[in-house]
Amino acid sequence: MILDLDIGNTLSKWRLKDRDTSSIRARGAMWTRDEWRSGADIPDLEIVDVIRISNVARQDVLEDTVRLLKRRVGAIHVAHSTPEALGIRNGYETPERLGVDRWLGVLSGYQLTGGCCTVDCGSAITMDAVLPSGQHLGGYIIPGLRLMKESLKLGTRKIVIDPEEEALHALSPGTNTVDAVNHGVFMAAISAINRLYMELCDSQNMALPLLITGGDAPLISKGLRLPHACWPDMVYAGLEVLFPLTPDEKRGLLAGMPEVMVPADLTEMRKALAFTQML
Ligand SMILES: Nc1ncnc2c1ncn2[C@@H]1O[C@H](COP(=O)(O)OP(=O)(O)O)[C@@H](O)[C@H]1O
Ligand SMILES: CC(C)(COP(=O)(O)O)[C@@H](O)C(=O)NCCC(=O)O
Ligand SMILES: [K+]
Repeated sequence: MILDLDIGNTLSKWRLKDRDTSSIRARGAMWTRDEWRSGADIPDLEIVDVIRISNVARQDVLEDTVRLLKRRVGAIHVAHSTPEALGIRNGYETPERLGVDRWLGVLSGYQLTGGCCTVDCGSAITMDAVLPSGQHLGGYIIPGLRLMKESLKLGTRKIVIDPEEEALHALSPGTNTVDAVNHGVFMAAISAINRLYMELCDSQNMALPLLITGGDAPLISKGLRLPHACWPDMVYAGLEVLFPLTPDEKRGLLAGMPEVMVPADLTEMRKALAFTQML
């Protein structure tokens, strides 16, 4: 069995993948600040023979995790951002500094689409672009929904993330503090993604497919009017392309690959952008 780990700043996600059939056997998550050994929601390591890791949390979290797992598991592959991989050139001045979750999203997104814009809605919301030539352009980082709310320090930090069914109404003016904050933050995130994406497509003179992932992706997806595809396993898929282990992975079949959608029309996007820029 393969254990894949995606250690984000908020949550450490794990999944168990069958090495022969490529089926996902189990999934879970725990708070990144918690110790790996505590709590009930950890995978059964007895059945794990290889581990692949994406980590953007503190280095000591990774070291602790690897030390603990090494005693039990033979092979551990830790992903790193590099200047080049699989025909993609990292656009960062110092490529190693690009968050590895972003790099993995770019690798899997490119494999799926041959050039795209990737958005990861987690603790931070990140956007990256990779062109059909394989050139990664770099991207943008803004605070995620939860961080934006917490930064207001209005005693709203206990407010739960909007339940999904409310997302469609989440752009109306709030008539109480909770709604004003939730709707404002939601609007800020959606507007930023819209604008950055359209600016990117405009400047590159091409409509890139838009892929989104991360804990808040289902919510953001409901507010985004642009054609896009959600890919919950996009970071895991980056681990699959970087360290292919199963027969399917070796053939380029990645877990949970969405259908590639047709991006918005570039002319229409330019009209929308011109309107935004006038204001
Ligand atoms: N049940 C949940 N528990 C924690 N965070 C959640 C939950 N549902 C949605 N979220 C949102 O998802 C974010 C974490 O998403 P994730 O992509 O795992 O982040 P990261 O990779 O930064 O740890 C939180 O900041 C929060 O806004
Ligand atoms: C931007 C991030 C904090 C996002 O992390 P996440 O929200 O997924 O926990 C992470 O990708 C990171 O630490 N990046 C390093 C800095 C950079 O990418 O420029
Ligand atoms: K993120």
